Amino acid sequence: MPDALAVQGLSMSFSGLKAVDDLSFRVAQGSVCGLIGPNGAGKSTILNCLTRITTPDAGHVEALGFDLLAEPIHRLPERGVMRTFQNLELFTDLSAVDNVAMGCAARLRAGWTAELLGLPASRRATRAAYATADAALAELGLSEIRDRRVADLPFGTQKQVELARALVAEPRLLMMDEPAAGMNHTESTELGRVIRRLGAEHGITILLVEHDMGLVMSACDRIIVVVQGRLIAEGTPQEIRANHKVIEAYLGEGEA
Ligand SMILES: Nc1ncnc2c1ncn2[C@@H]1O[C@H](COP(=O)(O)OP(=O)(O)OP(=O)(O)O)[C@@H](O)[C@H]1O
Repeated sequence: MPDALAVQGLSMSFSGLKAVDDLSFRVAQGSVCGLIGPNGAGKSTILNCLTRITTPDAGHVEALGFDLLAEPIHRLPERGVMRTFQNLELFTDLSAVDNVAMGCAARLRAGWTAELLGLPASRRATRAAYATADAALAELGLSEIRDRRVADLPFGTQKQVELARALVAEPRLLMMDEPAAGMNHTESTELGRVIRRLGAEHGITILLVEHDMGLVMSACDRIIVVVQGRLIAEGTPQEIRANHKVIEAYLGEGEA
């Protein structure tokens, strides 16, 4: 499999503190790669660089065959690169299905004149967006909460709605920032199954930042471990579980 993501020499400092320090790694197409490390290791900064929220001090990133760091942030979704957030970015006063349908907006737009005038093309685009949103909600087992206001849903369910919204944009490379935070054990186990399916059945490449080790170990093909912005280990879940450097890094945190 070719690589969907190739990161070379990525570095980012904040007032002299090296949050990401000469980091290089690759993620094979259609695979699920975990990115783990203790608190403050640099995981969110890495995701921010890879989704163009932050511009790194140095490094080269090739994603899906293009130069990611040369691409403006607003073009990433149409290039197939999407992200879900640690703290949600949903419209909480709207229903679940409204939020998910919005994720299709860019893909199904009828053109602004048709939308402004409420022409049939615009109504068709809206219907198609809602049909796609319903299919995504069904895929994630969320049909029952379709019409519920997002603010009234438990946080774990809101995170699933956010995932559904990302999926309708048909990403080819999806970066997920702590998707299981706020989920109970049953929900995170189900999320693990969904993530595996996205890779295996839909061919989506996933970079997963997550503290829930059960989810990481069950969902990932490979895992990379960062400590103080540097890569300290890389391998399969079995290899990572047995890696002494990783055990030491986590024992220091009381997380292992
Ligand atoms: N905007 C910023 N300004 C200054 N320092 C920052 C900024 N963002 C991150 N840092 C620092 O960079 C380092 C890496 O932070 P980052 O949030 O990327 O770690 P993380 O691995 O995502 O942590 P967590 O698991 O707690 O979310 C930390 O020391 C943090 O304090």
